[in-house]
Amino acid sequence: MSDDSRPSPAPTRTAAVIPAAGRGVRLGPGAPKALRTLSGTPMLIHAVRALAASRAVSLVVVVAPPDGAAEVKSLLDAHALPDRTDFLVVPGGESRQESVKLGLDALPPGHDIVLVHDAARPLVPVDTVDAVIEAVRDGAPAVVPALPLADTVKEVRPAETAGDPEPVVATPERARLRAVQTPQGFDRATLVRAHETVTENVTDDASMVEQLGLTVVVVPGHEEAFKVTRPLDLVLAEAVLARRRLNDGF
Ligand SMILES: Nc1ccn([C@@H]2O[C@H](COP(=O)(O)OP(=O)(O)OP(=O)(O)O)[C@@H](O)[C@H]2O)c(=O)n1
Ligand SMILES: C[C@](O)(CO)[C@H](O)COP(=O)(O)O
Repeated sequence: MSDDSRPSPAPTRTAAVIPAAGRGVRLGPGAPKALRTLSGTPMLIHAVRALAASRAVSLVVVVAPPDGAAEVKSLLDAHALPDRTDFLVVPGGESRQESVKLGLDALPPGHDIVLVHDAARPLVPVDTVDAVIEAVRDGAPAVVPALPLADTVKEVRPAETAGDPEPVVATPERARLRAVQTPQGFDRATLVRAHETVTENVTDDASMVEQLGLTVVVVPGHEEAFKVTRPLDLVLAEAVLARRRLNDGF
């Protein structure tokens, strides 16, 4: 068979899993965090729009609070979202890790790249999403967007009695540390294997791939991809949205 007659490879399709099943305990009392509003729109809808803004993303799987799947479906129906993107909603689990696994299990065949993106990072710019996808397309099994740290970080020995001072045991070299964001991007088979293999609780998906012995690569993150975790983060998110409205001229 000559080179010209070889069938061209199937285009790589990208799906995004958005874990949105957390309570948001650190944000304080109220509705589940992903359903709280920023400038009148639920945080989850901002996050879904941010991922669907990438033309590469053809499917978004939202992992809803366990008893909130119907509410999330109604929210997706009620808000304008790109026609080119399909949406699925599945109920989540007890931990972020379990919720991501439930989202992965719901992915239909045909998507070779999977992004995992916190609903709690509603303002990630599309350029960051695209940079992650591009690095996976270029062959990395796992990609994380990350930023250098502004603070010096200390490793401590946790106090034996709550309230006691914690002794510092080390000061890691800051220049080698990065604060990791989402979306994290994966070759799908790698992410599935990581979730099947790693059983202890971890705080991000890329660390599961590290445990498989594979290399995770970093692309530049973005300040606006910060995670809404504590009440002050809501103030920052509103300020970012206000600045965007000003820049867009309305
Ligand atoms: N059982 C869980 C816990 C968390 N998440 C999601 O994982 C993301 C990152 O988690 P985090 O910011 O820690 O959210 P919460 O767990 O809601 O926050 P907290 O720890 O303050 O309760 C969020 O989009 C959250 O909805 C999830 O899908 N399922
Ligand atoms: C995945 C993550 O957003 C990367 O920074 C983070 O680890 C989530 O941690 P959380 O404890 O669930 O907020």
